[in-house]
Amino acid sequence: MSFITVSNLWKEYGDLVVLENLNLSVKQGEFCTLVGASGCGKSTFLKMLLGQETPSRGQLLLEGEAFPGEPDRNRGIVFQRYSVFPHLTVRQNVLMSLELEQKPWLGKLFGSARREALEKVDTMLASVGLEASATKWPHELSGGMQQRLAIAQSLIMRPRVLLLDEPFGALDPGIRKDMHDLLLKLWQETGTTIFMVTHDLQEGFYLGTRLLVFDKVRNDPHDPQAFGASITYDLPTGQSDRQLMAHINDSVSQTARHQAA
Ligand SMILES: Nc1ncnc2c1ncn2[C@@H]1O[C@H](COP(=O)(O)OP(=O)(O)OP(=O)(O)O)[C@@H](O)[C@H]1O
Repeated sequence: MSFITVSNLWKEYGDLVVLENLNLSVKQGEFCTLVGASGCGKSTFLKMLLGQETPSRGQLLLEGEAFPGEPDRNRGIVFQRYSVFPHLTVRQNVLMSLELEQKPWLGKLFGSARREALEKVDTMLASVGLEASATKWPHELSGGMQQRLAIAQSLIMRPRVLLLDEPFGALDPGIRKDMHDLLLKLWQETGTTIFMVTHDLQEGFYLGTRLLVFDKVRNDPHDPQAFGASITYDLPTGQSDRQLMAHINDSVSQTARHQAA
């Protein structure tokens, strides 16, 4: 059965058509990577999955039911930067997620509930390789460590859907490779369904189970806002067809040039 169903989905901001007629069926536990030119609506699509934006038309279903209209614990998100609290230590950052979930008004856990929560936090920190940095402040961490912390913060909530918006975009290539290994390990351990935006086509082809290309098939040079992007390719990952990759690259670059014009 389809876990997430997207049917005839459109998103418009006034006269600007961002996404048009998206159709997609995703099974539980799939790992979709999203690529496409800047401004093609990839982040907007993630925001709709998160419940931060509503579709202009069409349907977005989770197990056959309309997606909850506001972010909830079913869905976690990690951005490229700045998603951790600078005034909390590594451990407190992850604990905070659990405290806000369990005590939304007070924001604090006490006694045995706190001890149990801290045990979960320490297991999570070990899982992302941050156990030795538990008492550090975010500014004392490298970019890769900060992203591991952001991932830990999201995963501690056991979200059914994890949304990643260019999570490794600001990292050096060597660190990115380590992050790929870590993400694949966490995905296999948790079985969560992942949608990850990347600007790196190679990364999109390497990670996960499925590559979705967001691109514009129509472009009116006199009215660049008139047409939105749709999903032009939906491919299993692990492809090594160089010609196909070059074609996708050309098409996305051409759209990027139109967007910039
Ligand atoms: N709240 C908003 N109001 C108006 N326009 C918006 C809003 N949010 C996004 N847009 C516009 O929607 C379009 C798609 O933006 P989005 O950030 O989803 O693209 P993207 O593919 O994720 O780009 P990038 O790869 O650069 O992050 C852009 O033209 C953007 O300016």
